[in-house]
Amino acid sequence: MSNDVLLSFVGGFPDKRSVCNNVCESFYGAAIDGCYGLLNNYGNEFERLHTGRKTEEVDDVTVLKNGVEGNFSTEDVMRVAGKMFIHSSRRSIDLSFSGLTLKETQDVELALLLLAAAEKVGYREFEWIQAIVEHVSKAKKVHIIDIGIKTGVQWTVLMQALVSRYECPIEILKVTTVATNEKRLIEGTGKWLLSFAQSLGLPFSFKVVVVSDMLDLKENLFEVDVGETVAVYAATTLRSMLVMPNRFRTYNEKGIRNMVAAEGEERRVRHVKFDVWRAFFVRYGMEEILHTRYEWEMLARQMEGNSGAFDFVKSVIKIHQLQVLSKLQDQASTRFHPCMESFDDYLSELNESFNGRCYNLSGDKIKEFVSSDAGTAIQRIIYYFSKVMKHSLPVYKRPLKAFRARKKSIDLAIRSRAQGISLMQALATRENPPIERLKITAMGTTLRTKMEQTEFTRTKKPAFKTQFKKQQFYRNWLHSGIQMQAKITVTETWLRKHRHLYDGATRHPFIRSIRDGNIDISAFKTWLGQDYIFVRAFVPFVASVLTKAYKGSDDANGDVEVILGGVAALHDEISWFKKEAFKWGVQLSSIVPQKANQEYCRFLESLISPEVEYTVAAVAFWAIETIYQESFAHCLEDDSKTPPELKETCQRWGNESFGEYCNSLRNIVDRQLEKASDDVITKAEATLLRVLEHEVDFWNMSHGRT
Ligand SMILES: Cc1ncc(CNC=O)c(N)n1
Repeated sequence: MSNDVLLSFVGGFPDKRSVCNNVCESFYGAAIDGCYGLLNNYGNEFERLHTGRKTEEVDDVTVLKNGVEGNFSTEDVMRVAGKMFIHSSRRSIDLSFSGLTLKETQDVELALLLLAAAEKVGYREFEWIQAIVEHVSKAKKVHIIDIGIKTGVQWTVLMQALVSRYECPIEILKVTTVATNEKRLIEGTGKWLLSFAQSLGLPFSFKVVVVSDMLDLKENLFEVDVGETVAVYAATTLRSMLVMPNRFRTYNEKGIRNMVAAEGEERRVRHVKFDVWRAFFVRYGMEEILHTRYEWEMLARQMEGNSGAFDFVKSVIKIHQLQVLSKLQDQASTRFHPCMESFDDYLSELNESFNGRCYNLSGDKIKEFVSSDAGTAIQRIIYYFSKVMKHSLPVYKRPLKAFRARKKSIDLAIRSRAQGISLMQALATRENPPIERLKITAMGTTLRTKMEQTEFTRTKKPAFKTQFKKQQFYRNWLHSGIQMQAKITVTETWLRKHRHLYDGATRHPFIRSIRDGNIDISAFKTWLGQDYIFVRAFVPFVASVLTKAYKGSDDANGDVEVILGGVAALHDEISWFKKEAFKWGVQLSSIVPQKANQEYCRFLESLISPEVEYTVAAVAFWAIETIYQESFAHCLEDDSKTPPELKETCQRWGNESFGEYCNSLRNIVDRQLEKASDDVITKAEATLLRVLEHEVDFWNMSHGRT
C-alpha cells in the first residue's frame, strides 16, 4: 500500500472552496465558486499594483451582461465585480455611468468589497490545518511531518477533529518534527501534545528528528510506515528561509525537486500522481512561495524530459509571468503576516459602506438575515460570506495574539472551544510570565443553549460522545493551574435570582397543557382574542423603545436595527392574529380586554413615557419577547405532544430565529446594563419582575383561573 502524501506550505492564495463549501454550498455554492474562481484565476491585487496595468480600461460592463437588461443574475454580478476588481487599483469605482440599475450597482459594489475582503484574508495557517483535516478524513494512520513545529498548537485542532470522527476511527496519529537546535523546547511541545492526546483518548506518538542543518533533511529520517497518510507541514520554515534566498533556493532544489519532479529511482517522497500534486500545490498556493520566474525556469529546465512536471512548472510560470523578486519580497512582508486589525478594518469598511439596514457586521443578526428575505440574494450571500470569513479566522490566531500580549490575566471571548484549547496550550507552555489566570467569557450570537454547551465550566446536555473525555481534559487543565471562569451577565444574574418566577411565566400550566396535548380549546381561543388586543398595545410600546434606542444608545451598535426588526415583525403578527381568529371563529371586533390584560396594557403604556430610561424599557421589551419564546419553544421540543393545529402558533414565537432575535435583545440589554447607574439597574430589575408577574397573570386569565 502506498503512502498518500500531502505537502502543505503556507503561502499563496488558498482555495477557499473548502472553507465555504461546508458552510455555504447548500445556500449559494455557485456564486461563491464564481467569486473564488475569479480570485484564484486572476491573482491578487498586489500583483495588479505592481504590473503597471493600473490604468487598463474596464470592459464596458453592459456587454458583460448576460441576458436581459436590468436583470442581473448573481453570476453576472460576480463576473462584473471580478473584472473590475482585477482591472482597477482603486478601492471605489464609480459605476454611475455604467448603465447598470441602482440595484445592480449596489450589488456590484458589494461584491467588490467582498473580493477586497477575501483577498485580505489570504493567509491563514488554520486553513492549512483544516485542509489537512479534510485530506486525512479517511485515513486511520496519520503521520504529520512538521518542519518547524513551534508550540504545536496547530495539531490540537487536528486531534480534536480526529477524535470526533466516528465513521472512521483513528488508529494512530504520529507527529514527527525536525529540530536543528532547541531540542529541549521541542520535547516540551511533544509532552504537551502527548498529554493533550491522552486526555482526548487519542493514540499518539511524537518524534523529533535532529539535523544539524535543514539542508541535511532526508526522507528516510521520518520513518514513514506502510499505510500511513503523510502530511508534510512547513508553516514557518520556508518563510524563515526567505531571509537567506540562497538557502531557500538550495532547499527548493533539493526538496521540491525530489518531491515533485524526480521519477523512478530518483523519486523519494512522492507517491501520488502529478495531477494530485498539481491540485495540492495550487490549492496550497505553492506557486506563490517566492518563486521568481527565473527560479521556475531553472527548475523547469532541470526537469526537461519529465513532461508532467514540466507542464506543471510551466503553468506556474504563466501565473507568475510578471512577478519580480523585489516585489515578491514586499509582498512577503505585507501578505505573509496577516494582521487581524487590517481585516477588521476591511469589515468595518464593508460595514460602513452599507451602514444601517441589514449589513451590520458587528454582531447580532447574521442568522436572521440569512434566513430572512431581507436584501437581495447576492446581498445575503455576501453578508453571510463576510461573516464566515471573519469567524473562521481566529481559531488559533486570536488566542495566540492574547498569548503574545504577555499579560498575567487574559480575558478571552470565545466562539468555539477550539480557540480556548489552543490558548490554554500556548499559555501552559509559556514560562515567562507564568499565567495566573485565564478567564473565559462566552459571548456570541448563537442561541444561548448552544453557547452554554461551549462554556468550559458547565454543560447542560452532552454534546458529543467524547464529552466525558473532554471534561477530563478540562480538569487536567484546571490542575495545571489555569482557572476558568465564565463571566456572568446582569441578565444571567437576574434569571438565576428570580428563577422561580421566571419558570412560572415560561412553564405555566396553560403552556404545559398545550405541550401535553390536553389544552382546552376554549382557553386557547380566549388567549388568542386577548393576545390580539395585547399585541396592538405592544406596537406603540415597541415603537417607543425604538425611539429611545435612536436617541439613547450612543454607540452605533445596531440596537435600532434589531428593534426595527421587531416592529416590522409585528405587522405580520397582527395579520396572523386576524387570520388565526377567523380560523377558530373568534370575533376580534367584539373582544373586551379582561382585567389582567387591561393592567398589562396599562403597564406598557406607562413604559412609553419619555421619563422611562431606554435601558429600563429595553429590559421590559426583552423580557416580554423572551417569555413567549421560551414558553412556545417548550411546546416544540421533541417529546412534546402539541396538537398539530397549534403547532403554527408555537412556531410563531418558538422558532429558532425568534430565539436569536431574543438573544440579540438580551445582548442589547446586557450592554446597556453594563454601563448603567445603580439606580437604573434597580429600576430595570423591578421592571423585569413586573413583566414576569403580568405574564403569569395573562396566562392565568387565558387558562380561566386567577
Ligand atoms: C402577553 C404577551 N406577552 C408577550 C408576547 C410576545 N410579544 C409579541 O408578540 C405576546 N404576544 N403576548
